[in-house]
Amino acid sequence: MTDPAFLYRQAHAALVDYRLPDARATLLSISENVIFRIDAGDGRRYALRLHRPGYHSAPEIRSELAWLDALHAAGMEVPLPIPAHDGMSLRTVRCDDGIMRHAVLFVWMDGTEPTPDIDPAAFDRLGRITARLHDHSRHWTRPDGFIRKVWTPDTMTGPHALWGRWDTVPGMTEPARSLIADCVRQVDAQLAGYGRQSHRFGLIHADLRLANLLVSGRQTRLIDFDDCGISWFMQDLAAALSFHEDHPHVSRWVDHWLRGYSTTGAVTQADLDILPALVIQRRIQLLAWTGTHHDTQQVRSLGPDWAGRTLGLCHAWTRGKLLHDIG
Ligand SMILES: Nc1ncnc2c1ncn2[C@@H]1O[C@H](COP(=O)(O)OP(=O)(O)OP(=O)(O)O)[C@@H](O)[C@H]1O
Ligand SMILES: N[C@@H](CCO)C(=O)O
Repeated sequence: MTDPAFLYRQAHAALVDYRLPDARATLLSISENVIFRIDAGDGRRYALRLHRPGYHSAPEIRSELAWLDALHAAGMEVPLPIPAHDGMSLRTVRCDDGIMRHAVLFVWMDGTEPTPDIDPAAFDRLGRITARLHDHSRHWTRPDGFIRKVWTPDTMTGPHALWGRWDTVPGMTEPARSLIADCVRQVDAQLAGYGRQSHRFGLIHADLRLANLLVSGRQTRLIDFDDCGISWFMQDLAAALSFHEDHPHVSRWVDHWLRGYSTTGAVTQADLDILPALVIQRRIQLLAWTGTHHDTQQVRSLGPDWAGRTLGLCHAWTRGKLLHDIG
């Protein structure tokens, strides 16, 4: 699956219908999906995304692309899908292992990922762009047949968790299972109280971290809508803290994000109150994800104590000590 020669063959198969002159593919990233940079002979540059098999259906990917088209038309800097000569942006190729794989070609966007180590105020930028995205989402009429994953306790940490089950993560002990189960129950109850009214719950990016921004001069570009779906708008703030929920600067990051968001968006006290529940839920979802991705470099880079620190966060949350000083 990760053999480069195999992936290059798939990339070239996906490019056939674009008739790009002398296209050269360069493998950039193997993560959830496989991303290639494509340099065409006429000097144009693209990003080709080969989807992991078995995660999104074709209608789900078409729905993501419809939102990207609409965001681009509204002036936001997001990856624009390129239609092939038949007018369709989604390609499906049969690979030489017999598996069908979806692929999409996007316009290339220049820029670098901001990191909080260089500038904690990067979260201000992230909050600002998230508010614009949410504003679009709230006013956009989704096309017929629009379908994306719905991110709720059921699909994040519950019986239908789409990224794996937290209770089967290697090394899980009985006390840890009991603590996390207690958190999951309480989060579910809090979110039921918060509710799913349309001003709180709608189409979001769902993985809006600094790693998914490309900054170039004054431009902030947003990438990786692969997990965009239906959830609480505040989930985009919880996801912004992904993997670093216990970083010593996390409250500052949140304050910066809120300051940026508030330039055009509105955050109520109820939104602030629900944030710790969303953050702990995201962390538990990520814990499950580390279980299904334990052999990846991304998970190894988290370090040996990351899972244990998740329990520290769960303890802090149950005592009302997680992000108690924000807002
Ligand atoms: N349209 C684009 N223009 C420029 N670079 C891009 C574009 N799309 C993706 N990239 C580059 O490829 C990298 C991986 O892309 P992306 O995050 O979409 O992949 P992914 O497999 O969904 O990864 P993740 O594990 O973060 O979900 C990005 O960090 C970025 O450097
Ligand atoms: N799907 C996510 C998991 C954590 O955000 C990723 O690609 O990194």
